[in-house]
Amino acid sequence: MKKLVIASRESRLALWQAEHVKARLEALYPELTVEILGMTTQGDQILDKTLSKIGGKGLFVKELETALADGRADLAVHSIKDVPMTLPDGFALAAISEREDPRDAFVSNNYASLAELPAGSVVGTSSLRREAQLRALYPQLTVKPLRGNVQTRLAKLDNGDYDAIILAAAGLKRLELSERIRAELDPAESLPAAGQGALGIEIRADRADVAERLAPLNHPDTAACVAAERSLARELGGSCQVPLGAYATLADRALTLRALVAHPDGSVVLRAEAIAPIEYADALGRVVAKKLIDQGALPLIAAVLAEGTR
Ligand SMILES: NCc1[nH]cc(CCC(=O)O)c1CC(=O)O
Repeated sequence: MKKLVIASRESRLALWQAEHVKARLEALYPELTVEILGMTTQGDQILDKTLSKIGGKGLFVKELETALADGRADLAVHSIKDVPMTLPDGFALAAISEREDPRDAFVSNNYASLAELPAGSVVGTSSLRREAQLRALYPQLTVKPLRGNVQTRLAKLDNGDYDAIILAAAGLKRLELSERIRAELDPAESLPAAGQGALGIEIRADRADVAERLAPLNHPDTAACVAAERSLARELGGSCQVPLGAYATLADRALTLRALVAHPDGSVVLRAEAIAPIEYADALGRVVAKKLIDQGALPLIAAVLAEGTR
């Protein structure tokens, strides 16, 4: 092997992430040439609808998988948050990188925190997960859809279309936009999405040669947390058309997984958590999913999906 080609979306954040992986591979393997193949995905082109209405996560991933399938690229770098819980046959995750800040961030030009926003303030997010948690805690605020890449969203805030917006802290930090963060939302206030802040490196399942090169990029502690979060989300149908939060932390080789399923209007928020040894990440996800199911998560999810298609 002389060269590795990385498939990436072309947003600044995606390219930062691909460059980050490229730099790490070049440091590990000075003899290899590493190139980035930038691609536009369906998810990048459809900007006028909320993601949940157009079918969600897979839209950012499919074109990159096609490049892996036909050999134009050897690996694809994704925000693992955007990767469907079950990969299509023939693909595999070769590495999960060390997690950046997993929290959601409050961004505003006029206010320092959610609590400071006067009643009726307009908060931008198109994430049903963020919307549900906002509405549950701050029913006096108005949630307005907000799409586009990180720069586009910040520009819409700066235009005055919103009083504040919620974004992943990880994206802002990677793009050196940390100064835009006015407050980090505690996970108790806004439980992050499964995988938020971590990168997933996808390959064709038959590329053992590439898997071997990528093994040092896997961060086992992050991979265990993300495995628990994704196991839970998979168990509940893995849809981003339903508000779903899943966040695992690790202390003394024990994983704590906290999760929630909610109605987008914030009227119902089901929560569950459990602790297990790090070796049992997948089982932990199933256990916490079961606790949510015992509280009625499945009929709630069915009702939210039915309302979404109306
Ligand atoms: N849904 C888009 C997306 N995918 C990954 C990130 C941020 C970085 C990450 O979570 O790794 C974002 C932006 C956001 O949610 O604000």
